[in-house]
Amino acid sequence: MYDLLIRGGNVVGEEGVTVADLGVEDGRIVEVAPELGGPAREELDARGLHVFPGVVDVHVHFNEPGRTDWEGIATGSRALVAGGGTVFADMPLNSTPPVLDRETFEAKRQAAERESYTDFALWGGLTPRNMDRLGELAEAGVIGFKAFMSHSGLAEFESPDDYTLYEGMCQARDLGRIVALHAESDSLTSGLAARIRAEGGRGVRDYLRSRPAIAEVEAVTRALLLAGETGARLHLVHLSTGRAVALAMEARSRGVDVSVETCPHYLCFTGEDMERLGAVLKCAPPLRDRAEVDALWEAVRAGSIHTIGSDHSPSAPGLKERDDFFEVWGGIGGVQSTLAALLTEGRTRGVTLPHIARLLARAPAERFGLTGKGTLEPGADADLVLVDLEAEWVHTRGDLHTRWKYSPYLGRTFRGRVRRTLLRGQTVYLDGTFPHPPQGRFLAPSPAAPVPQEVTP
Ligand SMILES: NC(=O)N[C@H]1NC(=O)NC1=O
Ligand SMILES: [Zn+2]
Repeated sequence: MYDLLIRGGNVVGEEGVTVADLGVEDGRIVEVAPELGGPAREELDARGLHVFPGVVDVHVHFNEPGRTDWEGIATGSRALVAGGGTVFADMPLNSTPPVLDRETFEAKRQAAERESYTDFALWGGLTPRNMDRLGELAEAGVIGFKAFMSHSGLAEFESPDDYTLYEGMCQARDLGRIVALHAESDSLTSGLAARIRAEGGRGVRDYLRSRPAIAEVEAVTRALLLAGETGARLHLVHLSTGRAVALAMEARSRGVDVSVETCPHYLCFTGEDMERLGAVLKCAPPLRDRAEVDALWEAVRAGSIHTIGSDHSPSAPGLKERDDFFEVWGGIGGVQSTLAALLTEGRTRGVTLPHIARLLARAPAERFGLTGKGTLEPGADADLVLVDLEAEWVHTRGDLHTRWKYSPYLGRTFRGRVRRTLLRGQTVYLDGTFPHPPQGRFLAPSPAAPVPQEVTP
């Protein structure tokens, strides 16, 4: 007998969308087929709704422990389930202390086991100060190591120089873990910022000029060379330019094990929007122009972008209120809107529903070895989201479940609304409510995480 039967939804599978029932037992999907026979302890009518795999957001900064006045795991993961997410992977920085060794890893893991509404994985840091701790972090179960090639914005999370990054990649390779890089050249961005500031530049345009596309392209080139040389597996986070994506694809064709992430804000906003909306849209790398946004969408359609993560990285509102735009905290509040943004913009840009599910769920789960996540195939955890695809709605402050109620998407009309999110078969979000207390589990990566397959658009 099934514990749960989800009846008649439009199931978004790998190849296409089919009307089917899903049978769930012990928190797992056991069968997907039209008109499954009962009995079931509980039935859910999903007719007219679309069933997606729960969003696997492997790029969030929930900032706990230490900076829960910026976000926190309870609020961040509530916002995630409200947006259709069932798994997050938290970045090692913005929490204090950052995750740089076993002890700091365990502190974050324990906090998340208490408070998370979703299952979760954790990133460790790769910085000059913890090069002798990467082994213990791998043993503890990080999905990979995050490093910055530019200043991270936080003194306690330093960037490695090329030599340190090279050594770190060698270690990560031997430990079987991926290196995730924020790829912007520190030399170019800090040099340009210093000159522009010396000339009195303090505005949004000045900030944009201090982080040009070449800063990303140069760093990506270097990162790909180092990954190729060391044989490390590389994940380029939040790429913002078509040129950088093309370089990654070229390296991939030569056998470099690289995957590419972009974020919804690089697909939905431009530098002009940053000028118009200000601090709420400040991020690094910065937003680009319309042609670059088009190039990123083209890369998405072509399958050159493998995963989409939110890079949710809010701060307390005070840090967003500075006259000098260089001093404003850089980070977008977006953990709740990834699926809605992709369903809205992606569909108008010709991205299919299975492709959206791949970018947001399957590919990140596969790439990071999160077995049983990101798919609706039998055997997988029953992590899924029921979406009313035709519902048009304006995103307002009242929708937000994050610690602070700001997001660059407020006022935007979305098409496609999350009605219900299930984690391991249990409804964790239902039309604005959270029926169960936090029950998130820690996910260790499986050792044999495959390279994501090419996406055929
Ligand atoms: N420290 C931190 O979260 N930085 C993030 N914010 C942002 O805009 N880009 C980042 O890498
Ligand atoms: Zn980030």
